Amino acid sequence: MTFLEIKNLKKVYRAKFATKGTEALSDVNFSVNKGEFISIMGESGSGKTTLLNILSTLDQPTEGEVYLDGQPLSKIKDKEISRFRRDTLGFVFQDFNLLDTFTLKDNIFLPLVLANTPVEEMENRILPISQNLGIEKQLNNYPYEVSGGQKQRAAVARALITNPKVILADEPTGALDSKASQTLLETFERVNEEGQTIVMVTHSARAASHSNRVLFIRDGIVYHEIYRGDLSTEAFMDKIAQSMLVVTNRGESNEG
Ligand SMILES: Nc1ncnc2c1ncn2[C@@H]1O[C@H](COP(=O)(O)OP(=O)(O)OP(=O)(O)O)[C@@H](O)[C@H]1O
Repeated sequence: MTFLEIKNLKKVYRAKFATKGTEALSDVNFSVNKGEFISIMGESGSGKTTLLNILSTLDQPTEGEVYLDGQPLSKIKDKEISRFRRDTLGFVFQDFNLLDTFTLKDNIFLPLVLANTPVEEMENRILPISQNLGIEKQLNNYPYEVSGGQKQRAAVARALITNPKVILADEPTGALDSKASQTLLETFERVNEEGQTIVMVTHSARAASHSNRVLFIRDGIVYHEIYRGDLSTEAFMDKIAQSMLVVTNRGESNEG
């Protein structure tokens, strides 16, 4: 079932009074089914962050539309947008974005506090999530008192606690060592198996190998996609690496 639909998305960044802009996205089209875990890959400057910002309603496309559960995002009224973001989307960023003056618990509670959720409900929700992520013993610590991996898992807990329709992750393993990355990706796999839809931007073939499908963007379009199917993460990683190689070689021959 199509859950997220991206149609003819175009984004041109234009400075005030400039006649010519930068076309970050030309014509992006793809859809995501409920419960899918997809990765978006592409070289630096290929438009991944631009796409993610549009999916997160932080930016608007120049042309085209994004539909979430059939609802066109452009039709959401300005005064409803913060609420929509808070209730529907879960964000996980590379630099965690935790507040240093709050404990992990209070950081995780933040979106629920903003939504005026009763304390008892907040306590009920945090328990299974923090146990699932293995951070229940760190909840009363401050971010500077825990490891990078634990910080990132707290950031994932904060994204999950609102039961979002979709998790949007921008280079979530970018600041982690390989062991913490592996734990985070296994966490994503597990919450995905429990039904969570995830869209992740990454440079890493290893990170992408944990998803069900990888989309490659270049020159502002999705020009290639591969499915994991029954492949192991190792085998899928090889397939992704091969696709990246083909892409790079094609780039060189085009330019040469
Ligand atoms: N606010 C902006 N104003 C003008 N141009 C921009 C702006 N943001 C991005 N761009 C340009 O749009 C293109 C796509 O940028 P984007 O940040 O989406 O790429 P990316 O794939 O996320 O790159 P990276 O992997 O390096 O983060 C680039 O050419 C970039 O220079």
